[in-house]
Amino acid sequence: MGEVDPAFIQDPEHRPKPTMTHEAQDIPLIDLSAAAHDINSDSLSALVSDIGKACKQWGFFQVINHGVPEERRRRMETAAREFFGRSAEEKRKVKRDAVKVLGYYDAENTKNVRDWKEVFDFSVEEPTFVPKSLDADDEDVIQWKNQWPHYPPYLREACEEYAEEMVKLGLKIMELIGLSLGLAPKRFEHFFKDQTSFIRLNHYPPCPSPDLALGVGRHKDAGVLTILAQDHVGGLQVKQKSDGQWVRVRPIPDAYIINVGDIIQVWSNEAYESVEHRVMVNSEKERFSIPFFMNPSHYTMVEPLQELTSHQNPPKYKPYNWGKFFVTRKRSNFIKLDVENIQIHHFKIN
Ligand SMILES: O=C(O)CCC(=O)C(=O)O
Ligand SMILES: [Fe+2]
Repeated sequence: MGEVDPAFIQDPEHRPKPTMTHEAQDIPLIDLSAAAHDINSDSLSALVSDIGKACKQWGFFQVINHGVPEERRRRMETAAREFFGRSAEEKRKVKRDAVKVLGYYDAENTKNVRDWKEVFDFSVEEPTFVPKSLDADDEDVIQWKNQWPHYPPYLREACEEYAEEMVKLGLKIMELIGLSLGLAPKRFEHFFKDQTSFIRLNHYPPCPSPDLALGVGRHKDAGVLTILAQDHVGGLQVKQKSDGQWVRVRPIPDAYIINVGDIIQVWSNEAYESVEHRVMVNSEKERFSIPFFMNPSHYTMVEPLQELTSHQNPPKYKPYNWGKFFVTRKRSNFIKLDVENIQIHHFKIN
């Protein structure tokens, strides 16, 4: 990537403002150690209450003492650096396309503006089952398969071991979120049988015009939950719910950044909301990050949970099929569209 192509340039109102720092406010930092021990302890109820508050006020928080072995994270991060350091020709050998949707890609759009990044996607379930077509009446299913590069040779194993850790942590956090909503601890678990979760390795190269382009344009995550490992460079910004200001997420070594996705917004009938975020780039430093997008099975009908709705609080969304939604999103990330991408508000009951 050399000079900035017009395809990368954000509309003026969406450009990052380098002078705006806003580092005073931080997203909450939560210690997960209590979740590793006694399930009925006082420390657990304090933890559940902190998680509930963070979900409500921010939709974003960081966690420490999360139980992910440091060695597995290091190996994953090193593999990602090595992979992106290979030649363009080598990386293109695992390039994704409209049929093989997993693998390497360097031309993703967010809201029809190109992101300053390259990515490598792999799914957690091998294979992952998704609907064959966008047609609501078509029940045919296809399989997505991972494309593993030859170099570095240990990348596949590093990815698979890392994915195991992400699934474990994801289920643990969903249990805590469930408890914070007054639900049974395992209430969410069945949604993740045949999950469509995937992990993305992100590389944001230095950008000559960080004032015009973004690593990822403003967006909300469509799935259930995102667990993000970011390096020491920083660049992630969250749109603060209280005043709409963009707030930087401070890099904390070995912490994970957790954010509520659109599906939790629907399941919780808007008790918790998914929050807009974006990634700034940097003219000197490259940056790496690794989000785990925790998604349910394709056959999940997403709708407000019965326990969280009532006469006084009727469902705010019509049920929608996650597989069809997901496949529609994936497709639109490839093609520049004239229309808005599929969004949960299309299912909103007014
Ligand atoms: O790289 C980051 O910090 C966040 C990336 C992100 O928001 C995404 O890929 O959805
Ligand atoms: Fe995101």
